[in-house]
Amino acid sequence: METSEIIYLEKTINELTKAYKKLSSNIIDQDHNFKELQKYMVEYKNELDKFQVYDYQQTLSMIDKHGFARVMEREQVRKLIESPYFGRFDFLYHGDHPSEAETFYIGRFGFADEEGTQIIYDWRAPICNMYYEFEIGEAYYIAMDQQFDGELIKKRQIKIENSKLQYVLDSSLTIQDQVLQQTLNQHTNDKMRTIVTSIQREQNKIVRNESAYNVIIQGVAGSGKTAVALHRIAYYLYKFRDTLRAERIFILSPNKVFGDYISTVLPELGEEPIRSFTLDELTEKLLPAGVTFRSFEGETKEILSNPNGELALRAKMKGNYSFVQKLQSFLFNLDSRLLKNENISIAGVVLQADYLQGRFLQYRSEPIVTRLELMADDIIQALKSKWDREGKIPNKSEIIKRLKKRLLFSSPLEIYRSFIETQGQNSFKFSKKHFEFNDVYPYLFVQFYFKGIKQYELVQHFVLDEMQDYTPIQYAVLSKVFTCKRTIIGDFSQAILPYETISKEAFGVMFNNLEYVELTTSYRSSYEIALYAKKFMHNGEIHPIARHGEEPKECMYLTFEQMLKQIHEIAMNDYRTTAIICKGEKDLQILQERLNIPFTVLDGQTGKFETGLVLTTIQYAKGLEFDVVIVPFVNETNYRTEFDRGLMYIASTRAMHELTVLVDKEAPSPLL
Ligand SMILES: Nc1ncnc2c1ncn2[C@@H]1O[C@H](COP(=O)(O)OP(=O)(O)OP(=O)(O)O)[C@@H](O)[C@H]1O
Repeated sequence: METSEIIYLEKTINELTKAYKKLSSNIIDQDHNFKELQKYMVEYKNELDKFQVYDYQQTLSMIDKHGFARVMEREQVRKLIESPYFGRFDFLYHGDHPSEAETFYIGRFGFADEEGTQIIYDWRAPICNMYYEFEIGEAYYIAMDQQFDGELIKKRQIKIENSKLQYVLDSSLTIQDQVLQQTLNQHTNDKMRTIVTSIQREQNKIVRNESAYNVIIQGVAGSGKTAVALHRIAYYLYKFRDTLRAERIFILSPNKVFGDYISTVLPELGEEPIRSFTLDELTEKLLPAGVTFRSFEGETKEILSNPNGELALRAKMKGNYSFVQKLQSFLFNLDSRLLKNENISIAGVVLQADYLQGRFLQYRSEPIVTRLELMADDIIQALKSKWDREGKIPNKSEIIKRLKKRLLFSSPLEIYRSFIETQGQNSFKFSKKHFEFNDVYPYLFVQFYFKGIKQYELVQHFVLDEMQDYTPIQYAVLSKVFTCKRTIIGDFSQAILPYETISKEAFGVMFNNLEYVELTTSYRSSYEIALYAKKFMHNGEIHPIARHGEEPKECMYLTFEQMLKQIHEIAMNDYRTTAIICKGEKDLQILQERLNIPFTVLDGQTGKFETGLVLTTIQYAKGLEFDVVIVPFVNETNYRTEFDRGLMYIASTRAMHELTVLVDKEAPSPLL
């Protein structure tokens, strides 16, 4: 190993250790000051006036805040002592002499010594873009709106563990190769890991993209979409640290356990954790108080168990973009008849129907309730100009009340009902106080039209995972609720609903300033598993990474007992995580009763991602990954249709290292 690297590491660790000690003594001092002041306040409680108490309290809170920041800083330094950096590159600025090439070490966080010399550069620093973006040769970076050209003359991957240099690899190519292979070969953890050391070029482009208002990432299973979205957040928090706050980022995730699974990535990157919400949690906040709804999760479960049932049909007709168009045009047409075409006489002055209609349409971009308010202002003005008698002009709220009485429908619910009835009697099932999920978002769209909707104005960035499970009408509402920048990720091949939902085309129509990116390399599964899964993919490309492992197995069984035995055998392995992924609830319950080894069930109630043996269904395994995956009950009933093919794709791509499909010998799935 090069001595220069050993020396640099020693120097770095020295500086870091110094900084660690300094921070520690600073923290102790702060703590001491805090306690002293607190003691003083208690002792002299009776002698301090309220202004002094206030002053001291402010000081205490400042010490506390300061102390907290120091603790966070020390934690970063501690992590850096373990592994200060993972790469190095040497850059020669154009015009400089070759001996003047500058060396940069890149790490999870930046670090400068006491003199202010930057010893480690944060991976998100502008200059570090070159590490991910360029190979040896011509390169440039942009900082403070200025482009700096030059040549990358060295690029190294460095592994440091427990402050010890493990290896140094010169890479002439991209960051592919051994390091990535090694990372991917590892067994799963109970939480998602950061990928800073091996972010690939196409991923890096998305992480650092600042131009698009809406970024849509379509990526094959295991292409790192979720990882990329989280690193993008970390990048934004770094780049826009003066204005962007972690608590103002909103992640909409498919289920609770997924939220837990991704929860450590940002803290690992030195950022505050970001709580994610499920669609059900968000929906509860959007609907008026007292209105309940069947959960998205519950409804999806039922639709999956009966894809041709009535519920599925009701949901299906509201799933595609043409439904949004129908509702939009219904509301557009309603505009010209919602306010009855009648004159109104207020305080003896007759307001002509034409005039009222004109005002009503003039404010078309506003919700109905706001329109009436604006009209009331206009009417008061008009009345004032015509007022020639003694007496009082009615006040605004009285006028609004009069106008409201002239509305054909008096609530969003009435409007929605009249619309949905035009779609056929079997198209809906709701009461005043309770909705099926498939009616919730169309209703909220009407609510927006009628009186507006709760907007998350403080949210600065909106992230949505598993985009293919959302329908255009849901996007139409969500885009009104979250008007900030958005990162939307998913895979059209991993649809969990058996009908058309959002499509690339619909995104194009519904969102302006949109950048659509595709990721086709799969990093999660071994080459053999990814290739096997490819046959279940509807369309599109999947490029497996060349990390080899065992061929997936299709094991036949004749009886349930035989299948159970196979499961037991496979589950006894040395990996950290094994998942038995059933198609639906029914199969899960059968196994739950009959499995004879310790396992945990992962479903809608699960809030924590557990290692060990997990029994789950495709619906809940989405987005997650396991070392070993077993897909049981692969028979002609379960896996038959084109939709089932997609489910097989989801299930098999959850596997990183081993995949076994248990096939009913007498009635095998025709999809195999
Ligand atoms: N550049 C990379 N370096 C190392 N590991 C990576 C890289 N990109 C992705 N991975 C790993 O690949 C796995 C899949 O990533 P992730 O879950 O983000 O993919 P996804 O596209 O969201 O998958 P899915 O759609 O199947 O849920 C993770 O273990 C992630 O850490």
